[in-house]
Amino acid sequence: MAPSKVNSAGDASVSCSQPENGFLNSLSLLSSEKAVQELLQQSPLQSTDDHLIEFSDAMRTVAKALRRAAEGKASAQAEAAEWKRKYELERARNLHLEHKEQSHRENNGDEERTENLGSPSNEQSEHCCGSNGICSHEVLRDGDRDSASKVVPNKFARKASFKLSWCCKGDQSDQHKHDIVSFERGNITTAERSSKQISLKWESQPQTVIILTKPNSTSVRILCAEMVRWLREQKKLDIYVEPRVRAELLTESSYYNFVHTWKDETEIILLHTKVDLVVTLGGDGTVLWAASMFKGPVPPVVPFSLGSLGFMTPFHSERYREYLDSILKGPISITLRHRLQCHVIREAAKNEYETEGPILVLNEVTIDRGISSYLTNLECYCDNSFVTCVQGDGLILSTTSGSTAYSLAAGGSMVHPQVPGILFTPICPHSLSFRPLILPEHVTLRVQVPFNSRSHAWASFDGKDRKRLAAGDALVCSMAPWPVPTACQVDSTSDFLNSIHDGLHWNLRKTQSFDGPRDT
Ligand SMILES: NC(=O)c1ccc[n+]([C@@H]2O[C@H](COP(=O)([O-])OP(=O)(O)OC[C@H]3O[C@@H](n4cnc5c(N)ncnc54)[C@H](O)[C@@H]3O)[C@@H](O)[C@H]2O)c1
Ligand SMILES: Nc1ncnc2c1ncn2[C@@H]1O[C@H](COP(=O)(O)OP(=O)(O)OP(=O)(O)O)[C@@H](O)[C@H]1O
Repeated sequence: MAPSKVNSAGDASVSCSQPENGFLNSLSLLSSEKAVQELLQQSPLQSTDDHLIEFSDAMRTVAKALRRAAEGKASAQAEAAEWKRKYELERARNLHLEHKEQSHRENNGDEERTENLGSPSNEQSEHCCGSNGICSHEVLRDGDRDSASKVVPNKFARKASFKLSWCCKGDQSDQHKHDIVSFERGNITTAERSSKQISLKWESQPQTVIILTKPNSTSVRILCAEMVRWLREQKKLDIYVEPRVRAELLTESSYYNFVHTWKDETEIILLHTKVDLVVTLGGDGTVLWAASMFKGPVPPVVPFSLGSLGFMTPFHSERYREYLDSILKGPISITLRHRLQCHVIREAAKNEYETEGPILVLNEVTIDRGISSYLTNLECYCDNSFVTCVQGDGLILSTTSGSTAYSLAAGGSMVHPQVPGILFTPICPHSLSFRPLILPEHVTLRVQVPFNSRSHAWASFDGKDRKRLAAGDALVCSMAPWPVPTACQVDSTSDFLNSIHDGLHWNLRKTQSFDGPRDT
């Protein structure tokens, strides 16, 4: 504030100014009044400052308490998510054992069980898989369809079983992945590498294939019809396609009557219990689409490239016979592409842990500002620790498979898909020091829209299914127990490097000529 005028005796100018004429007199009166007013204003402002300081101290204490409460909540939710994951895994294991026991009894001619085989298959597979669709390789099938496409009462059948083995430096061992670190006699040694090439060997012949295709593409439609015919006639396989594709095939010819499809969500949930192999015809979007159809375990996926980029589609469609021939014989090198499991937790339903079903993503979940013109303000927690507040366009939580998609465009690193981790990549952060992070696979992340946020945020899953997150809503995200096994054309590493070279032209630069200055 401007200092008020005072005379040498320290009095305000109002008391000592000598009037020389009426004009001057009124001017000095005016300035004196102003000075008095300024003086009057001074003391209340000082006390307002004190109040503001006090108030901001109180706010800081409240903010600390809120953060502690939010951390507690994040920790409880992370723990709940982890317990749920363990429960689901345990349940899957028990169902597997239960089913193994049943089929063992079957093989030993258990009369009671043999009688039960006459009961409807759906009931049995539902019992076996539960509503979340977790099941072992040995399943009860719907049975064949007759020529009128009616389901004939079931026979007991087995889905093709296979074994996975982890190879290292050309060696292949049948052992399953076990301790990564040994600490015999107090010496800590890394006994196993976490990301080896995985090989899949069929133990029985695959019998059922599902073909998923990109819509509205003539070349895809032609190839699909040709592939269906070849797989049926040459490989004697059962084939499933989407209802749309079955209708397209039948318009072409009634020959395709043998092709199976499904009617509703419940049948889609049970697909993994029937299908040995998934073939995709399209680009990366079709692989994402295929993954999204399987909310639990996913059969091995063979992605044929009929798109323009095709980062995850290493198989050339022109040579499909040769590739499928060798894949059906096995062994196949596969990449286990991890998925993220996301839960949206609504503030409005805060007393229930799970307000909406989990969503599995193969690439990423993005939380952004949508159409709002305000900065997003997202509070992020990792397990029970506060990570940061994202102020910018948004945040990408990506798998390593998704590292070459949106996360890459937002400045994230490219990561080999076998590396276990979760990428934490901000989108246009309004800060100079916000670098992307890569977090370990075991963490649970929680992104919360604070109560004082100026706008809503929007979550999208592999670029689809936008969900609005209002103030107080949160998104909890952790690694899902069901990866997407994709067949490799060569092996995991070669396919990844080929994709970044051919698809993204990574580090393409003209080689410097040899003629020029040299070190002497
Ligand atoms: N700015 C961006 O780069 C941006 C913006 C939005 C979405 N996306 C990506 O698009 C994906 C959805 O794909 P879509 O095909 O359904 O949509 P789309 O048709 O918009 O295609 C997106 C592009 O991303 C490529 N792509 C997808 N997954 C990839 C991966 N794992 N590695 C390298 N490239 C990949 C696709 O080949 C395609 O060219 C989202 O998961 C997201 O990652 C990227
Ligand atoms: N079977 C399907 N049913 C419905 N939508 C699908 C299906 N397969 C793919 N899509 C969608 O179609 C879009 C395009 O598919 P895709 O990315 O495979 O083709 P593309 O754009 O030619 O590929 P790329 O960009 O990799 O060259 C994606 O958004 C994907 O989600």
